[in-house]
Amino acid sequence: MALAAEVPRGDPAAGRAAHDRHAQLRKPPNSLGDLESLGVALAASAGHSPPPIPLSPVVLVAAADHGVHARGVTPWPQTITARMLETICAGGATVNALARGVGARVRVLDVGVATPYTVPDRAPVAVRRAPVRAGTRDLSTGPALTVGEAASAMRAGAAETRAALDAGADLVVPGEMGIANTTAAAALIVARTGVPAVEATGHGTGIDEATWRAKVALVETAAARAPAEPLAALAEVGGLEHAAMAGAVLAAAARRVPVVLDGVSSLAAALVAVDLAPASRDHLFAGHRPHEPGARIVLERLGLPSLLDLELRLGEGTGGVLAVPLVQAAARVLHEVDELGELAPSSEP
Ligand SMILES: O=C(O)c1ccc[n+]([C@@H]2O[C@H](COP(=O)([O-])O)[C@@H](O)[C@H]2O)c1
Ligand SMILES: Cc1cc2nc[nH]c2cc1C
Repeated sequence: MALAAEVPRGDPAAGRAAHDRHAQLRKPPNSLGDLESLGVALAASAGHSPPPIPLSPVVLVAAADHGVHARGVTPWPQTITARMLETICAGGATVNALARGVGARVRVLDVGVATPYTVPDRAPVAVRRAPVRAGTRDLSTGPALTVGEAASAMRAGAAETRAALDAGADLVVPGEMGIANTTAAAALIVARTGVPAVEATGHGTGIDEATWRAKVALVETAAARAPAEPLAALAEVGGLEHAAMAGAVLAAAARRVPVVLDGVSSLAAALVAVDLAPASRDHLFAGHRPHEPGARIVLERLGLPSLLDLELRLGEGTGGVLAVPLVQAAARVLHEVDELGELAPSSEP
């Protein structure tokens, strides 16, 4: 896939330069702990030290529905996807509140919402309508998508991301809205990592134990069908929003723009992106450590340290948005802190 070929590796020399610079700043060595590692990773991603301070973050919320909803894997009606899309466009969802707090723009991309919705022309947040189909097919009975459909949704996510970057965005948070998508995310994670479904399947928005056991069995069976090729696996058990977020990851990584991940669905999408383009790993940052068990498996697999640990399980991009100030801080330190100069400790006691 052409998108994947465009992703450059991070530059270890830029990372080393940031590492060395931290040692020269007016503070004890390593005193900023994980923030220093974050600054090093940002420099490697950018290919430059100090890395740019990302002052124009964007959260791209990909929305879509899931045929597996018919299996009772979530307590919420499918129409909630459309209602929440309307809420996000009206500015009243959690992601809007958190985005306002950090000065992030919100963009909404419909890649397959099954229920009609209305967004007024003058809504605070516009929706870009690029539906591939009205939700996936039921992944428990056969392929959720054709490979062509998955590729279309991925291209739509990439195109929307490029549009955001062309408009000045310099950090991307892939977010999503899709009732039942924790089932697809778990199936994708099981398919790509080989972990048992019982370890990767969570309770999503809140299900009882009997429903959870049925969800685990369904995830196990579906993931076993998934082919080895990443896009084909995504088509077999994933969702349209997962494909769109994978496209967003690749499009941002291709321009060395940091991607701050959110919950289990964005992490499942990132796993596919890294399988398609291993270099994209060098531009990924985990905003937080989500509550969902599958998310934690992906963090481990990708070797991504999480910036926050708040037991979040909302999605929409919220956990990525919350971490934006930390990313800005890590870059800012490398730009603005004075050098040690005459404060350098002497080698004599
Ligand atoms: O981000 C997460 O880790 C997360 C965990 C649980 C639920 N969600 C959100 O809730 C919806 C999916 O939950 P469910 O139970 O319907 O599969 C979807 O809209 C996600 O944005 C998100
Ligand atoms: C109300 C609601 C809001 C959400 N935001 C992301 N997923 C969601 C799921 C529900 C049910």
